[in-house]
Amino acid sequence: MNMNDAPALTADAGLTIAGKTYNSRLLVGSGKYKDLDETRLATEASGADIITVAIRRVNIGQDPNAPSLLDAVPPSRYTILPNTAGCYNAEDAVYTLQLARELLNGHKLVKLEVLGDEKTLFPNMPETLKAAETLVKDGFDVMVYCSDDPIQARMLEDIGVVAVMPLASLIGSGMGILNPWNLSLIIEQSKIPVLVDAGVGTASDAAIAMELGCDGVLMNTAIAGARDPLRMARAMKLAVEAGREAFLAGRIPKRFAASPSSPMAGRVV
Ligand SMILES: CC(=O)[C@@H](O)[C@H](O)COP(=O)(O)O
Repeated sequence: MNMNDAPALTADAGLTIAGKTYNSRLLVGSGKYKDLDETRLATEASGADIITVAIRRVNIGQDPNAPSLLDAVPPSRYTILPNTAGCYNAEDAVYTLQLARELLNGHKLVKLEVLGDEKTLFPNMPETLKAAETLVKDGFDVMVYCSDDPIQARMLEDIGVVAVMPLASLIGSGMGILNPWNLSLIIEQSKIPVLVDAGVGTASDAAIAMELGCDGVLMNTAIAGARDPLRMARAMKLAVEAGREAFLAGRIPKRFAASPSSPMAGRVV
């Protein structure tokens, strides 16, 4: 076969959430950057289409006299994903997202996170489930930061959320994926997108999440806290793409036995 006859690889169809398809499977946070310029440049370098914003911490128009994040990452170019970072109960989380909907002209796609305590920032699942139920009934499209427990993930799916986002490890810890087996159980059972959220430390963590079959990865600290955030943003973009390609290609099974790279059949001498 001539090289020019090589079959074209089918492009990845993209990440579909709540009926909308995004080219990039990498979602990024907007916190922890040195300034808005660095936020803008790193977000661009990541290739992300969706950027999440902590409504309680970041100015997106609440204070008209302060610089707005939306000048750096304009909603004309990015999908802004308001989140409830800093909320420790369902009531605060619901109120925060209702406020976000006002500020963003009826925007429906949101990220719910209800935290358990300040030490672990682990999700409080009973409060998360309660808030998810209220928000879904109120017409929101809810993506949910959750524990890597397949039963809780299924309960969220039954409530009608549009994506589950189990943590890889503690927020900001950079510890990577601590329980790939639990993630696999969630991926296997879910009919909605599964995105790893929190704990990614470097590019290989993102690639592993995608190789496991995650639909996407959300991260903040690994990029914003890197020595060179722009370069790390690019590394994460490439890692997510490489991991997805490897997942689609299908890895060889691991086996504890050698197998020669050059077959012996038909050997010349
Ligand atoms: C749930 C949550 O808050 C995460 O989305 C966080 O923003 C990202 O976690 P990392 O900073 O560990 O990537």
